[in-house]
Amino acid sequence: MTEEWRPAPSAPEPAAVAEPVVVARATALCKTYGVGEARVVALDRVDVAIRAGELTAIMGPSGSGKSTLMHCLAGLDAADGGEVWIGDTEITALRDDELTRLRRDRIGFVFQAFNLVPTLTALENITLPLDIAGRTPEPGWITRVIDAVGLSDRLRHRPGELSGGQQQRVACARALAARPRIVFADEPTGNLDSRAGAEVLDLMRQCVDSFGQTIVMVTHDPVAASYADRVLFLADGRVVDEMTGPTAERVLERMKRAEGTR
Ligand SMILES: Nc1ncnc2c1ncn2[C@@H]1O[C@H](COP(=O)(O)OP(=O)(O)OP(=O)(O)O)[C@@H](O)[C@H]1O
Repeated sequence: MTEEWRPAPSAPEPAAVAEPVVVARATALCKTYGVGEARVVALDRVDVAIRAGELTAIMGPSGSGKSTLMHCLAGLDAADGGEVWIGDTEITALRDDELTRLRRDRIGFVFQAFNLVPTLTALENITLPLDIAGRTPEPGWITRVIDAVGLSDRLRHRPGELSGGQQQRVACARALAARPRIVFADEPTGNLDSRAGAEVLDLMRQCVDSFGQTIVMVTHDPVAASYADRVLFLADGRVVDEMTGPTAERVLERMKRAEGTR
C-alpha cells in the first residue's frame, strides 16, 4: 500500500512533467458555524492539495477561514461536508479513536503559544509525544532534530528558563520528534519579535530543505509567508489565489489588493 496519495496521471506522455506528490488534500470542504442570523460560512467548498516536501503558507484577511481550514486539515475540527485525506487515509471517515492515533503518529503541531509543559525540561518536552505513544525514537533522529533546532546546550532547561524563540524551537523539535508526515504551524511567529521569528522560520525552511519535511503554516505576516514555497490566499472561506516563490513585497501587494476588494 502506498503511503502517498498521487493524483491520477492525466495523459501518458513520456515527456510529461511528474505531478508533485500530495501529502494532504481537501475536496469541497465546508464548515459552518452557528444557525439562523448567527450562521457563518467559514469554509465554502474549499479544494486544496498540500505538496510533499514543501512549506505551504495560508494567508488571508482576518475571518477568511485560515484557522478553520488548518484545523479541518489536521483533524482537530470536523468539517460539515467534503473530504480530507492525509496520505492514503480519508480522515473525515475515521472514528474518533482512529483520528486521535493518526494525529499522534502522523501529524506534528506548532502553536502560536508554544504549548510546552512548564514542569518538564526542553528534552522531556521534545520526547513527550513519543513517550505518550510508547514509541522508541529512531536511533539518531532526536539528536539530528536537536542539532537542527540549535538547543543542545539548553536541553535541561525548563520552558520558563528559555526565551520565546527558544521555546518555539523546542516546540518545533517536539513536532518533528515522531517524524510526522506533515507539520501544521498556526501563527508560529505570532508571539515572537522579528529576530526570534526569523530563527524559527529559518528552522522550518531547514526542516523542509534538509529533512524533506512537509509543513503548512498559517500566518498574517508577509515576511513569514516569503519563506514558503507556495502561498494559498483565502477570502470569505474560499481559496482565491496562490503564489509560488513568494517575496514579502509580492505577498503584501496581494494582501492589499484583497483588502481593497472587501
Ligand atoms: N467557534 C466558532 N463559532 C462561531 N464562529 C466561528 C468559530 N470559529 C470561527 N468562526 C467564524 O468563522 C470564520 C472563519 O474563522 P477563522 O478563525 O477560521 O478565520 P481566520 O482567517 O483564521 O481569522 P484570524 O486571522 O482572525 O485568526 C470567522 O467569521 C469566524 O468568526
